[in-house]
Amino acid sequence: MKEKVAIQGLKGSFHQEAAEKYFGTDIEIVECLTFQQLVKAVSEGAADKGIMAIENSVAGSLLPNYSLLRDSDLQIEGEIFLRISQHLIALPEQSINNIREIQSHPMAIAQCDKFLHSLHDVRIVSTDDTALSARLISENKLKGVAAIASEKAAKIYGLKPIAKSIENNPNNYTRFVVIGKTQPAEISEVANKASIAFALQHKVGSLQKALSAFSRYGVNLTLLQSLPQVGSPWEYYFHADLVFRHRDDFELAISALKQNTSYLKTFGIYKEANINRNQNEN
Ligand SMILES: O=C(O)C(=O)C[C@]1(C(=O)O)C=C[C@@H](O)C=C1
Repeated sequence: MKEKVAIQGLKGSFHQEAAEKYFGTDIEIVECLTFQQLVKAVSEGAADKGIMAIENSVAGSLLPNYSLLRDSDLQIEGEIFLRISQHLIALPEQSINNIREIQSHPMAIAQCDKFLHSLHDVRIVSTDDTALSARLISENKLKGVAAIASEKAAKIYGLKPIAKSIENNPNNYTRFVVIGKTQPAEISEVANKASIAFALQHKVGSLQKALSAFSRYGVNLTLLQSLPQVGSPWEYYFHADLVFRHRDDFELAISALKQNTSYLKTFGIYKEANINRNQNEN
């Protein structure tokens, strides 16, 4: 039986591309319109695994996804980077001069805001997904409307690119995490990266002490993201990604960190992906 992989969005979305790059094309895609539905699909067994965008090199982090992971029992078992090339796509007879409305996922809109600011009299509309925007234009034959989406979405939904590679910077990458209910044993043998969240007491130097636990054991911090603790104004969760050489170094750093934290959760220990060569190709 094919592995069921939940994605946020429809076929033709960047999540589908990431899922196929990580698992190969012989999978069953479970389309979820929201990230909440994606977490539910994996938690309740409607899908075996999920692929979730977590940060983008131009537009920044998808902040609500950190909280979704923190509140779930799911494990991160891998990651994948995808080069994101955004195109403005519309019905075949349209040109940029006809366009009065542009629809897309908010992260895609943020990645292209320089291009969008250069346009006049165009309404920008946020939708759930790049591919959904393309499908709606195609199904409803919407003239004067374009979507920001991939070349693949243009092909699937019979649309034409009217402006190509409109992202602010060509170094536009999205990092996706691979989530599941349990951590596969074979992954922990090759693991050199972990995603954690911690909270600290409001004391002078507590963040500095926490960070020094990492440097003491040669653990490299590749991400530090603070998020509000809802219900405790001005208190924060710190989400961190850590890269280590030996599992023992990570364990020692975590033991040292624990001495100062009021909350600590490990989301998963997995193999770091290379931005050009992804995990399964290593
Ligand atoms: O709308 C899509 O195609 C998605 O897969 C979503 C998403 C995101 O959530 O960041 C994924 C990658 C791109 O950075 C833009 C949008």
